[in-house]
Amino acid sequence: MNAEIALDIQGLSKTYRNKRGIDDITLQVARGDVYGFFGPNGAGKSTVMKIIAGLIKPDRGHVRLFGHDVGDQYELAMSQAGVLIEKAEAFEYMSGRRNLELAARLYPGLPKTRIDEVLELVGLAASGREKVGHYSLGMKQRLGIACALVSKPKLLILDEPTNGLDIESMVEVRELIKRLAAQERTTFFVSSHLISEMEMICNRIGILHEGKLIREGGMAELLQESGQSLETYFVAQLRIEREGARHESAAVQYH
Ligand SMILES: Nc1ncnc2c1ncn2[C@@H]1O[C@H](COP(=O)(O)OP(=O)(O)OP(=O)(O)O)[C@@H](O)[C@H]1O
Repeated sequence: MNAEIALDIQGLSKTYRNKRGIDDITLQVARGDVYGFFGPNGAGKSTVMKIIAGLIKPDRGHVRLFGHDVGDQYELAMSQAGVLIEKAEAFEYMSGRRNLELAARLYPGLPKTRIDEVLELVGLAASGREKVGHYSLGMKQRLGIACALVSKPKLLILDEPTNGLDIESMVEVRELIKRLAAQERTTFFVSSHLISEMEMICNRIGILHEGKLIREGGMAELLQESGQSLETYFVAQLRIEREGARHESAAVQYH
């Protein structure tokens, strides 16, 4: 077991009844990485995220968090991870602080000061006593991240954390991720369908297309390879994939 590997995904596959899903995903996230899990809508990001969080089971493969298998050591595996899948849900009639206190009850050993610390970290110190119902979407999303952060996890798994947010709120969430990576040395596994966003916050990226991981690498390396923007690079990769698939199906027809 390598202690420096926060998230280890090996040969992960899941096929839904409609034949869609994910196929043989293998990737690793090292401690300190902000890893961007990029793919267009329907590529399979949420499926992978849900398997990591133990919400659905894979057909094959396994996920380890800090060396512990999510399948058979779930609590140990999750003890050092915080997860936010899609939209953050909170009790709207309670204050942000109260919501955080409820989340903190799951971790009896936490010092009382952690609530203030986390409110400060996500920029909600001044509005912690306001009802969540009065929060903007960006504030609600930051509260969701705060709840995932309250146990001081070493790894945060965020599925499309900026989805549905306006530009100002997107910037807030992005800045928060960058701040946490720098200040708390939190490792991130973040999914998004916006490549420009990945470019701004991640040091590594995995590109998912129709359930398959088609490319993985350091952001600087991919940017250098692409010569221009990641967007141009991604479109070129997709064309290569589609060409490959066309040749394969032509070969099958020929034989
Ligand atoms: N419960 C399900 N039953 C059947 N098909 C599903 C189910 N969940 C997802 N799919 C299909 O599997 C594929 C991958 O979906 P998934 O939600 O993982 O993709 P995604 O990359 O997260 O996309 P999005 O950004 O749109 O959420 C899609 O084609 C989707 O329609």
